[in-house]
Amino acid sequence: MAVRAVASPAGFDEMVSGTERKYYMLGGKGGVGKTSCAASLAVKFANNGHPTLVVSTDPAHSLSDSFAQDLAGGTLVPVEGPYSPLFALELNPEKAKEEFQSATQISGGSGIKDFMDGMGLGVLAEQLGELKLGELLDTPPPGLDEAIAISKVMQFLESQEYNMFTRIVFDTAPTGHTLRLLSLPDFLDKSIGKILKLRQKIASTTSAIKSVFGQEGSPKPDAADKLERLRERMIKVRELFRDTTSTEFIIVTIPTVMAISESSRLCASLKMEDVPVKRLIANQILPPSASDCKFCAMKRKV
Ligand SMILES: Nc1ncnc2c1ncn2[C@@H]1O[C@H](COP(=O)(O)OP(=O)(O)OP(=O)(O)O)[C@@H](O)[C@H]1O
Repeated sequence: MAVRAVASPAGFDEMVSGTERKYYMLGGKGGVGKTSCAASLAVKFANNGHPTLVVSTDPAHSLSDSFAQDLAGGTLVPVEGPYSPLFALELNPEKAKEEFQSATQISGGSGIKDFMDGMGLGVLAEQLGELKLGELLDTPPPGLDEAIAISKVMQFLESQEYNMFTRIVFDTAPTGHTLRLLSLPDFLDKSIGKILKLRQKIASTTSAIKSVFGQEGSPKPDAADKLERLRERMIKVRELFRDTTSTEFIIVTIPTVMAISESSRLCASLKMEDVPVKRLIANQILPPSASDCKFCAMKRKV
């Protein structure tokens, strides 16, 4: 579907005012039109003078379909048409997950556990077990892939090449995952914090042992650094979601009883998590028509 300009939604003037960077996260039930609305909103921002970036982590590549352009590849692609620069980015959440798995495996996986067992460091091995690292590595918690993807975008934006964007629109995962993403930084912060502490303990113990036996090698800070960076990035994602000055979460819904009930629950949960939410997009409302067919009349009544 190609994106066409639509009439200004309520409050749009406020959304375009100011040149400071603003993030808009669009979320809601699956299939209500999050990607279509994210694409439309991004076009509107660009047509109102804002260099804009629209990001999707949807593996179905709906953003490519919306713009009728191939956006796969994980890099920023210029979208042709709008008045100001508009770039789109489709991230592959699977890749983000793999990155996390490789970072944690090097640092806390079974290699270290076997090594510790071999050294007779049973207590530390037990602590590793308590962290349920195996589970975390094999099946990362839902929302992790998206959180990593969002943090990747923030990294992109730190570079001089991409710091021109004043509006960033995110097409987030369907409701359940969005909420899990919100509690995720706390969860990860805790578990990565524990992994790093444990790693430090292991490093100091093994270096003491090695120095006794005269075989202290050079330390390998790469994996720990990688984890520490990941933790910092997750904290930034958490802060971004709660930053009332630069971020707004917009709920996308459709006019059906089920969708509205789910949107109310989403709104309540977001407010409980201190995520700024004040706008709602009601998508797929049938416009009035002179030649009203029975189906449309029924739908409109609903
Ligand atoms: N206002 C609209 N008018 C016509 N078609 C629409 C409208 N909004 C969405 N659609 C169509 O509905 C389908 C689902 O839309 P979209 O992919 O944007 O939803 P989504 O909420 O992002 O889905 P998912 O949860 O699967 O990511 C698409 O085929 C899209 O073209």
